[in-house]
Amino acid sequence: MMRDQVVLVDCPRDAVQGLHNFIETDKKIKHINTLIESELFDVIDFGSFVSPKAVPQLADTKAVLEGIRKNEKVKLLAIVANLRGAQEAALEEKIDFLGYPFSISETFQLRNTNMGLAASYQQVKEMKALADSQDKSLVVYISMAFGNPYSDPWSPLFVEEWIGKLCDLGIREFSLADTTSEADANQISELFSFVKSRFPTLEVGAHFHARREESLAKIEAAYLAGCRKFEGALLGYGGCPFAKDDLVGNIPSELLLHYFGRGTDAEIIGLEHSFRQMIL
Ligand SMILES: CC(C)(COP(=O)([O-])OP(=O)([O-])OC[C@H]1O[C@@H](n2cnc3c(N)ncnc32)[C@H](O)[C@@H]1OP(=O)([O-])[O-])[C@@H](O)C(=O)NCCC(=O)NCCSC(=O)C[C@@](C)(O)CC(=O)[O-]
Repeated sequence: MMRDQVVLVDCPRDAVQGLHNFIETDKKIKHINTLIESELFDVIDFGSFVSPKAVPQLADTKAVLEGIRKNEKVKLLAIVANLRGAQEAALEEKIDFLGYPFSISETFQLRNTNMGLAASYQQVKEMKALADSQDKSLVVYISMAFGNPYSDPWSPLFVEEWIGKLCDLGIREFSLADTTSEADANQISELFSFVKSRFPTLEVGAHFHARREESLAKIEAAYLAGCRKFEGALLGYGGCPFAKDDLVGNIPSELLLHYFGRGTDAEIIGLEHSFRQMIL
């Protein structure tokens, strides 16, 4: 597998956002700089500009950013959950992408951003204009894209409807997020094939929460259905603390690296070690 065939994203932001012990800013900076220097990932989802009361672990995102040494090969993405966060992130020169979680489950959108779908949609419109004005890309995560644990309405047609509406706002980069690990590999294959057939020109990435033993089958299902952008977190940490109590972590990034043939075993073990050192 050639490494330039896919875009790989590591998400230390997702990995640590729910950890209760505050990780010192310097440790976060050290690990993120190690990730960047390795050049094994194309994008690092490094932090979020959200309420420090909602996510105390990431209250230091701006300070972390100051310590990050970027290079030309690796881009930075920050999660934003309201217009204020988008305004702050958009002004940061080092940030390339703003990522907005747009859940197609009303319950989760309220839990995560304190806004319903209709208000969030209006907000995306403003965020897109803001991102464009600062030369940033806005990636919209379709959270709960594979179903939800709240019995909110879900179907592939519902996914299609919302992607279509977001396209009308000029959004071209999406990530289908299985926020609470609802899908098996077959359902992943079906939804990616369906979305790719309806929107062949869009970039549609995969942000899966999955148990380690199921991860390779899910990566392969999405890849064979045409997905060329994958997100994960080292050692499979992470999950959105506003989704539910028994969270399932991200696809382990080391499995993505192995699957797509990036990095030597020693390099990958080195990144795992760096992550462990950060969270100790
Ligand atoms: C969006 C809000 C703020 C709305 O929350 P709200 O309560 O409606 O906001 P508010 O405007 O009423 O403000 C409440 C307080 O937050 C402060 N505040 C308000 N905005 C900001 C900001 N931008 N930066 C810093 N502070 C902010 C504001 O100043 C105020 O502080 P107080 O006056 O009480 O001291 C809140 O719900 C929030 O922060 N949510 C966090 C969402 C989040 O980070 N979720 C995890 C990341 S998304 C994810 O993990 C999913 C993903 C991407 O991985 C894909 C997937 O798996 O689905």
